[in-house]
Amino acid sequence: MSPNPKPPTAAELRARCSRGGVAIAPSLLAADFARLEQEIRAIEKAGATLLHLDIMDGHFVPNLSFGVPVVEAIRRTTDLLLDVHLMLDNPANYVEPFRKAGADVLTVHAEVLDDPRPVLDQIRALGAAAGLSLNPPLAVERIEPFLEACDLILVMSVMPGFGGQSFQPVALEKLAWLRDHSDCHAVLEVDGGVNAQTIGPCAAAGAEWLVAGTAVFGADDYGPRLADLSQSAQASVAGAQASG
Ligand SMILES: O=C(CO)[C@@H](O)[C@H](O)COP(=O)(O)O
Repeated sequence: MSPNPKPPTAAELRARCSRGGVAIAPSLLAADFARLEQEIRAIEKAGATLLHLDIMDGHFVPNLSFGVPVVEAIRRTTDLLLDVHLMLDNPANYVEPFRKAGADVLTVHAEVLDDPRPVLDQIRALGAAAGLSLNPPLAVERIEPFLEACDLILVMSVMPGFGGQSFQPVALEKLAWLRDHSDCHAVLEVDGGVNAQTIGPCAAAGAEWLVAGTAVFGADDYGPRLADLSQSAQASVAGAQASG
């Protein structure tokens, strides 16, 4: 990897990963960690275009997941876009190691940054796309001053830390607000409780990348599950566009 490649724009992220306006982002947290390489091969074969990787510090969220060496090993295993979600109190300390490990998108949390612009700029300077995330309790207006510094915005529809939680509909209002905001050109992503029932409303509200852990890795066959989720999301986008 060259030291400072140009970071991908939101349009380039869409061109690389979205199909029919959407992409399913399988969350590796729900994979079988004892069979990680086989799980990644299976998800590639199923047609995924990206992988969502949750990095937890046990402080910002009450759980631990995996760190830089595991991301580096995943990078050696796949060419899929690596969408790395930093659930960390001090993301500025970690963006460089995760970028060096192969992250393509690095997302930090608005809750831990009074002004996220320096770290978003740092991510872009490292050649990755810059993402900003907000948890369900944070008002979306809080990130309004930073919209133009973001290549991706990750709207959490659960409190982060664990897979398998129920979708919180407050995410839908935030997605629609972001979709309709003239300063927002970022890819809109939603994460938590996304499944066959909730994916349609998310896509209709503007979510383009839909993170799904349990709904993907809980399936017997990932190919049909990814296709079904993607089809539901695309149908909702088409329906929302047709109704104006
Ligand atoms: O960030 C997180 C959890 O903190 C998510 O990425 C989950 O991994 C999604 O899991 P499901 O809700 O789809 O099971």
